[in-house]
Amino acid sequence: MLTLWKSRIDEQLVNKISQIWKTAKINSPLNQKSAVCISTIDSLGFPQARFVDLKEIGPTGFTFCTSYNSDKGKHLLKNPNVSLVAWWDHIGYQIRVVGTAAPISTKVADKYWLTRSKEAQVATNCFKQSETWSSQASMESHFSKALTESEKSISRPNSWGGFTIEPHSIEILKFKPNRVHAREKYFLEHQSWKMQLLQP
Ligand SMILES: Cc1cc2nc3c(=O)[nH]c(=O)nc-3n(C[C@H](O)[C@H](O)[C@H](O)COP(=O)(O)O)c2cc1C
Repeated sequence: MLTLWKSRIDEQLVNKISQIWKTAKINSPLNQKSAVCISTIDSLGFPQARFVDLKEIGPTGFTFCTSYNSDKGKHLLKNPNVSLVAWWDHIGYQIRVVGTAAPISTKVADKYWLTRSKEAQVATNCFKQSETWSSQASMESHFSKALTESEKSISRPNSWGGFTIEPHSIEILKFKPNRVHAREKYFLEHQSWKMQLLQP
């Protein structure tokens, strides 16, 4: 019970970040409006960064979806330490999160699977994310064939799901043109969230 409580983000902080994210999406000039960069640690101890679609910000953390057999999936199942960063240029906010990733439940994975386009579902099923392939052209034809032959309803493979990043610290930076950026760092101390202002 205590562990569950400890891992929940302060409600006001969730609301603050959710509000920033909502504003960022409304005015976004980007095609992929929810893209955030996550870094995992590979087997040699190097950070590996790539973009994913942020699905949700809630009291337990920041959720994204992926294949558990991808490089990032394997990294996180072995070492759950992870960071996330977002930069929303048009509103001047950077969000940085450091935490641990926990796989989402199959029920939640099913919910997100149903929101995916048919193409995304077919691509997940006909490829093994992060594994090698011989040529782009044969990859395209393999995909076209799989799409043509696909059933109307495609069920979620067990290897596809997602992770919720449970934060240990969160920094909200409001960019200032004079470089006196407003940096609020939130962190867990004695089971409650504290905030410190950092120099720019
Ligand atoms: C804007 C954007 C959004 C992406 N969203 C996702 C995503 O939500 N999930 C995912 O698995 N890959 C996503 N990708 C692809 C990843 O960046 C990455 O190439 C892929 O997941 C394989 O990474 P890995 O080999 O490190 O596991 C996205 C790429 C871009 C450019």
